[in-house]
Amino acid sequence: MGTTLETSAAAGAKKNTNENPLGDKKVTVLFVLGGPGSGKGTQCANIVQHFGFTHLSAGDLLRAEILSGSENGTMIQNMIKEGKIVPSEVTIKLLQIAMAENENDKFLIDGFPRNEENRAAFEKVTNIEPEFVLFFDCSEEEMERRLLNRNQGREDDNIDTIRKRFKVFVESSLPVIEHYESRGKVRKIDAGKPVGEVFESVKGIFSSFPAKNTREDGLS
Ligand SMILES: Nc1ncnc2c1ncn2[C@@H]1O[C@H](COP(=O)(O)OP(=O)(O)OP(=O)(O)O)[C@@H](O)[C@H]1O
Ligand SMILES: O=c1ccn([C@@H]2O[C@H](COP(=O)(O)O)[C@@H](O)[C@H]2O)c(=O)[nH]1
Repeated sequence: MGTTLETSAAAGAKKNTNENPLGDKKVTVLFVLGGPGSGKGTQCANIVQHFGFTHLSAGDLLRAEILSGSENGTMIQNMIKEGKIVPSEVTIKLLQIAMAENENDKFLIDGFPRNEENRAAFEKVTNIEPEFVLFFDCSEEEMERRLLNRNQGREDDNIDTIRKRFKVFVESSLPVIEHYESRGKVRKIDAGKPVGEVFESVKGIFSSFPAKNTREDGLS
């Protein structure tokens, strides 16, 4: 089954058709949103270890697409340098393929949807509604401090791009959170606290999901 999906996904991406790479696969999706540097990736890693989700960072998928030499690579790189939002069809196709190629059926989609157009396009193309939306709420002051100390060599972790990313978050991404808030789907977390304390709040929200055996991974 993995091979069939992979082949169909790769072919769909190449032809850029409207084919749905997920086919009949049923998935549980949670969106993980919050400002740049609010700690989404850090907490997703904990959730993966603890609750068995697969983490799909939209930003990581786009960065991998740049490195793959894809025809969209230069466009994506320029958008990221400016903190702008990559066209929905590009990001959605990458997310669909990643979900189709993975055997898991529970996904944390981190950093997407970034604007209302992303959100509406994802729902229309995939017919997937998130179970809920984790919102990591953090002050700009703290996020800026974290990003400037991140040291991962990211081209967008410089003060000019960081300020642009904050503006895009407020103007384009907060309306997505408001959309889901009005539907009772937002689980807001105070992300300004230390990592361990933030994860304690996350665990409370995941209480309805079965925990993996955590004795080996050191998490309790
Ligand atoms: N609660 C926390 N307290 C202090 N530092 C943190 C906390 N959470 C994450 N960090 C650190 O802040 C930086 C940004 O965290 P992370 O990459 O998880 O954020 P993000 O929301 O995924 O960012 P982006 O949207 O830019 O990818 C990292 O260096 C991480 O180690
Ligand atoms: O859905 C998405 C996700 C990301 N981008 C672009 O990538 C950068 C970095 O994203 P991170 O989530 O911080 O890794 C972001 O500023 C956008 O330029 C996107 O366009 N669409």
